[in-house]
Amino acid sequence: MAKIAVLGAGSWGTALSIVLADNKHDVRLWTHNKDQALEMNETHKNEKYLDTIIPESIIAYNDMKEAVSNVDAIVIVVPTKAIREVCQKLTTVLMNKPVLIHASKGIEPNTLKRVSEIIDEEMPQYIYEDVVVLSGPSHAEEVAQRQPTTVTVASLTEEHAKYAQDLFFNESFRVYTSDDLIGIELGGALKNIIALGAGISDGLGFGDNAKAALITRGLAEMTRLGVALGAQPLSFLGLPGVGDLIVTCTSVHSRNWKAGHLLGKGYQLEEVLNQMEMVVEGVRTTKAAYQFAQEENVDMPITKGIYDILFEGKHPKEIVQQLMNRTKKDEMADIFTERK
Ligand SMILES: NC(=O)C1=CN([C@@H]2O[C@H](COP(=O)(O)OP(=O)(O)OC[C@H]3O[C@@H](n4cnc5c(N)ncnc54)[C@H](O)[C@@H]3O)[C@@H](O)[C@H]2O)C=CC1
Ligand SMILES: O=C(CO)COP(=O)(O)O
Repeated sequence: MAKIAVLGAGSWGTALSIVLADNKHDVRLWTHNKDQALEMNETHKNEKYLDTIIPESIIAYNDMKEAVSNVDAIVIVVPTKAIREVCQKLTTVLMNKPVLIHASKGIEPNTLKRVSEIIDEEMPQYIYEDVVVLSGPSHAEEVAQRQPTTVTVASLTEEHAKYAQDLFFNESFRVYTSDDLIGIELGGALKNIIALGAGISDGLGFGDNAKAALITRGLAEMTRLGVALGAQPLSFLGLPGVGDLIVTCTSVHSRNWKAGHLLGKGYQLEEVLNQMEMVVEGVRTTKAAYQFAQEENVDMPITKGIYDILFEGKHPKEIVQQLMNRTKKDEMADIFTERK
């Protein structure tokens, strides 16, 4: 069995630790919050983030050096905006050469980097083996209850994708492999924008027709941008694309959907983010995707509309009108190649 450190004890880090502990691995769950580590070790709960008992074999750590000592693999599961800081800390304490697996879903605004690119930038490559991404339709709340869940792991080397598949795979957590690191990272990040849109649509009082339209046309523009950035188009039809779009656009668990719902009800972005106790990745990723689309000259009307609501103070109803009144077109015209 492997020795694994999970960095980030929010809802997803805790749920993934449970999967690994169920598979009898030696799991060290690191948090930057000392009180939270004490609470988890004393009560075997992480109440702020997950309403589940944590297996006693999972040990929480506040000291990163201790947590990562002699581990075979490290799973990084902090919000995208914390990835740089965590990698910098990790670089100063890492003594062996583990495989890095990340499960964060975002793109960094301004630099427009995916998480694996940020890791590459912050950590010298000789101190870790490889980077694998884990992504797919997987709400932590359901994973922690061992409900059937499927995800995809991708890496540039098949060997390390298979290694991650073996670590996580069990009877309620089915893991597929892929060689499309770019597509799997982008799918998981970009769907959060559309989930915000689905929440806005529900908040405005629109029904299933509008949501189905957002999911389908959202998928088209996610794919368009992904292909422009080197992803394989078929990846967007897989679990980290369509699968994750369905789960986040239709589930009460989704923080992106919840934030969108409040925006649709008329709350301002700042008020919404103050109410949310957990990360809403779609906000920063909307900014990044909008910047990417401008740079790459890719048509992303839904993303632009959501950007305008979030950052330009536009009213959601105005954006709906704009989207519905775009120029008439063939549905499949330039599905992967459309440029403005
Ligand atoms: N919650 C879910 O169901 C899923 C979440 N994800 C992704 O996983 C990533 C993490 O999300 P969650 O665990 O849900 O977030 P969360 O909001 O539940 O928890 C985030 C955790 O990161 C910690 N953190 C924040 N800044 C930090 C820093 N600078 N250094 C160290 N720790 C820091 C927080 O204290 C907290 O424990 C996100 O990218 C999210 O999109 C992916 C799949 C499912
Ligand atoms: O990515 C997720 C499920 O696959 C979680 O989505 P939210 O961050 O919107 O809760």
